[in-house]
Amino acid sequence: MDRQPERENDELPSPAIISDRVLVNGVVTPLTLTAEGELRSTESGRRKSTLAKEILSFVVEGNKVRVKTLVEKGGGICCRGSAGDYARNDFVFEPLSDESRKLWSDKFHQHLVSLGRPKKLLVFVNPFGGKKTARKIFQEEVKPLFEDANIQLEIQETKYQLHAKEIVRSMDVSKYDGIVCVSGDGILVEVVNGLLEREDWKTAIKLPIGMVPAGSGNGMIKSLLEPVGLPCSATSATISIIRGRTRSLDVATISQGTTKFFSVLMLAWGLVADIDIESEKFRWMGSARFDIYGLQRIICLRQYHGRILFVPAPGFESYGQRASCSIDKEPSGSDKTLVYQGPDSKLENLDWREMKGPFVSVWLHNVPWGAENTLAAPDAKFSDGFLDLIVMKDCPKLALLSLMTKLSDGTHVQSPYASYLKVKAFVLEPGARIDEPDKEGIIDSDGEVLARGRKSYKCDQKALMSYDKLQISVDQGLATLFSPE
Ligand SMILES: Nc1ncnc2c1ncn2[C@@H]1O[C@H](COP(=O)(O)OP(=O)(O)OP(=O)(O)O)[C@@H](O)[C@H]1O
Repeated sequence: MDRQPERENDELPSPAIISDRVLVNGVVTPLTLTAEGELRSTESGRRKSTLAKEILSFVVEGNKVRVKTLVEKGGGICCRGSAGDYARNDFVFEPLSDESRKLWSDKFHQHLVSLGRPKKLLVFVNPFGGKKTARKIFQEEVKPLFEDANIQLEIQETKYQLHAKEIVRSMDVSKYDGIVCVSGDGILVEVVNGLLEREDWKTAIKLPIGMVPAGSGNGMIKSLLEPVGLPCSATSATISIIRGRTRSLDVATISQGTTKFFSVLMLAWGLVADIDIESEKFRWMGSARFDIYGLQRIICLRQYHGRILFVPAPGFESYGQRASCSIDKEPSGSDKTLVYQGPDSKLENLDWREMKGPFVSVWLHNVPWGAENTLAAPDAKFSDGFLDLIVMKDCPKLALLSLMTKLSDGTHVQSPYASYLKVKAFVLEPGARIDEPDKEGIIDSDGEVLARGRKSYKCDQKALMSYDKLQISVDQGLATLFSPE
C-alpha cells in the first residue's frame, strides 16, 4: 500500500522570515526559514519537510550557503514527534541570484542575532570527575557544537580541588556571557561558592552557569533536561547552553557561626550521608557502590539522636510540633561583610516547628534529581524559595530496602515512614548514634563533607564545620542556570 506523503506540520505554521526557491543538489527547491528557526522545504504549499530544527551558524562559500544545523536524531517518520536528541548536520544550498544570496545571508544573520545566544564562555573541564572522561566528552561532543555556533571559548582544565572556585573568585566576569562546567555537580558548587565570595557577588552571581554531564553525580543537569523529555547527554546539555535560555536557581546558605557554605543541591545527615560518603571505599565498584554499601548500611541500621527545626512552607504547617525554644539570632558577618552573607530574612521571627530524634535519615533537596538515577525530591522546584525535606525516623529494615528501590522514580516520598515537606529555613542539631553513643555521624552537602562527628568515617580529616548545630536559609532564585526552557 502506498504511504501518503508525510505532512510534518498539521499544527499552526510558524511565520516565515524568508521563503525562496533555491538549488539543493542541483534541484530547484522552495526553502523557508521560519520564525522558530527551522529550515523547511515546501512544495506546492502543501507537503512540508523539516530540513533542520535549529541553525547554529552559516557561511557563504562562493555561490553557495552552508548552514550548520541541528536535526532531530533518528528524525523521520518513525521518530517524528519525539523530543529526541539532536545531531549536527550541514545543509548546503545555492540561491538563484546574488540578491537572493545577500538576502539569505542578512536574514540568517538577523535571526541569529535576535536569539541573544552567549558569545563567549569560560569552560571548566574536570578531567578527574566521574569516569575521567570529561576531556574526551568535551573534545568530541561539546567543543565542535560550540565552534559551529561561533561561540568563543576560554577553556580551563581544573588541576586540583577548589581550583575552579579560586579562578571564579578573581576572574573578570564582564568578559563572559556564562560559565560552563563539563563535570559532575562538584564544579558547579565550586563556581557558585566562588561567585558568592566576590565583592561584586550581586552582579557576579547573575552570570549564567551551564552544566554538561561528565561526572558521577549529574543531578543538576538531569533535573534541567528530564522535565522537557531530553536525555541527560552532553549534546542536549550543550545545545541548551547554546540556545542561551536561562532560569533562576535557589541558593541555600548553610551557616555555623560565621562559617558559610552555599549549597545548590542537597544536604544529608544520617543514612543518605553515610552511604554517600562511606561508600567511597568501594569506588572501584562504580555506581554499584551505593547499592552494595546501602544494603550493608540498612542491615546494620544506625539511628541518630538529634533535633531538627524548620519553617514550613505554606500548606506544610502541620508537620512536627511547635518549636520548644526560640532560634538564636545569626551572628552578623564580622569583618567579611563584603561577600554574600545569606538571605536577609530574620529567622528568629519566623514560626518554627521541630522534630526530635531518633532519626534514620534527614535529607534536604533543592532540585528533583540527586543523581541521574535518583529522583530524590520529585516536587522540588528550581526557584520556589523552598527546600524539600525528606525525614525518615523509625522504619523497618524491609520497608527501607523497598524504599531504596523507589528512589529511581521518586515514590519513596509516599511511604508512611517518610515525611516529605517544603521548608523555608532549617536548623540541624546532630547528635550521637543510638547504638554506640560515643560515635557521631557525617553531614554532607552537595557531595562535600561539611562536618565529621566523633569516631565517624575519616574523622581525623579536616572539615569546614564542626559536627554541631547548623542553620540553613534559602535565597530565592539567587543564581542563574542555562536551561533548555
Ligand atoms: N585535577 C583534579 N584532581 C583532583 N580533583 C579535582 C581536579 N579537578 C577538580 N577536582 C575535584 O573533583 C571533585 C569532583 O568533581 P565533579 O563533580 O566534576 O565529579 P564527580 O565525579 O561528580 O564527583 P565525585 O567523583 O566526587 O562523585 C570536585 O570537588 C573538584 O574539586
